[in-house]
Amino acid sequence: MKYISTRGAAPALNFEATMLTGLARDGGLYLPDHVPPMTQAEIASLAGLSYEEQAYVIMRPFIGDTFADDEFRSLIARAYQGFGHPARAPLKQLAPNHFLLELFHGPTLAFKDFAMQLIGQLFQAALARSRDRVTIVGATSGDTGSAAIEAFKGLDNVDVFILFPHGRVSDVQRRQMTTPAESNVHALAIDGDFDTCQALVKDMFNDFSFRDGVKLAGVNSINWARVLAQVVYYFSAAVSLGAPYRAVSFTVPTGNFGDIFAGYIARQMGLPIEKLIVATNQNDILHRAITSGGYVTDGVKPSISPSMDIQVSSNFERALFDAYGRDGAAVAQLMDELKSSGGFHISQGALEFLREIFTSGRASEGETSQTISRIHANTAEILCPHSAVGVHVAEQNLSATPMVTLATAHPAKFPDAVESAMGTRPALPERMADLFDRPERVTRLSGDLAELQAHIRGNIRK
Ligand SMILES: Cc1ncc(COP(=O)(O)O)c(C=O)c1O
Ligand SMILES: N[C@@H](CCOP(=O)(O)O)C(=O)O
Repeated sequence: MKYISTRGAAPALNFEATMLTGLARDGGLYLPDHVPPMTQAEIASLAGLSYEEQAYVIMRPFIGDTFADDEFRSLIARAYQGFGHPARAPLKQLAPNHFLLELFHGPTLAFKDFAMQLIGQLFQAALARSRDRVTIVGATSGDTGSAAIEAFKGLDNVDVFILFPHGRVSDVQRRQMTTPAESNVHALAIDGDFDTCQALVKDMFNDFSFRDGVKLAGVNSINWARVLAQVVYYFSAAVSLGAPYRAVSFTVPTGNFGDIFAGYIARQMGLPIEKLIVATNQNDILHRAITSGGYVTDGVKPSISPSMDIQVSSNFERALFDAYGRDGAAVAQLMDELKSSGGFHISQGALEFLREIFTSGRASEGETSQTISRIHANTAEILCPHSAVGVHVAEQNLSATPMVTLATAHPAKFPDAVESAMGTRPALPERMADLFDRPERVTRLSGDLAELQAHIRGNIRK
């Protein structure tokens, strides 16, 4: 299996190099050169397997010879052993044909743990073999950062720098990033929004002397391995609802388009997914793009679902690559337009391709709060604001096909929003009960690239 860049001008790589590289050297994102299909019988045989066994079967064809079979099985087992639910990703029923896929039982209480815990294991195994070291940089609107710090803290051959928008993540998210004491992890509060942080990360990758000098690696969903790990729970949910013999739709609270893109890959592998529904908050660039064809940024607006406060949605580039017939030059041109003029128009053919698979919807701040309170009153389930955006949009799209909404974070990560919606403050799990007593360690930076690079150079362990 080879991986190719969405901009068509970077060398094709194997799985290991793709994982350790992050962003392609032409600025694009890596994708497999073909998606290995699963037959109906293979999908049916997933029923009854543990989450870890399903993960092995689904991901194995993508990793080539990077890991031996037994090693890969044991890395998967280690990745998920710290999850607080035996099913890892349990399904709850909200209404007769509407299900909630709870993805927040990992160590940092968000869906990011599914991929980050696994790539933490995969990085360690690959680096132990090569005796190499890397500097991980990541941008976060709150959840990726805490998951990355949790997965990589304390490792000898990895330094981690996480950029988050100062004042725009919840207190729990910030403290998850700023309280770990391990000296290889660094939380950096940047003056700006998430898009500023993500642009800085991409600028560091595109500065080859810096990139090669510090051995940069990325763990945002620009990293293909992140997307791959997230494919698994689409299968686990669909199979438990009757796939491959019954189709399922998914509604996905969306920001950077990584999670829903994993659903797209599952569909390409043969999982019968009828529709993938993009649910956005008031930062609705993807909803506008899918409904009008215009992908136009208009500034990040802070919301009660802050992890989705994103306008430049990284992984949309991967969907565009397929929508434009895998024409890397066409994608590169769109991305240049985005950079120079803040937007682009999707061609009619590409839009039709996308609309075949994706529909979209948006939840206002009021609709998000009302959904938290109504779902709690009707079902006792407490939704985080991101999951509530998903449930609101899913409810506009219910049909005879079972609908699964992804619950992407635990409500206790966003206690203020949840309390103001339903009057009760959700409690953190016992193991995090002292989060607000732990000392914080954070560096505030202006968002200047040179200052940031100097800070990273000065803090990596030699
Ligand atoms: C809780 C939560 N929900 C939804 C999302 C959106 O996911 P994606 O960026 O993969 O679209 C994020 C951030 O990525 C998140 O942290
Ligand atoms: N919502 C994310 C934003 C970064 O997304 P990623 O999936 O590309 O890492 C976050 O919580 O940080």
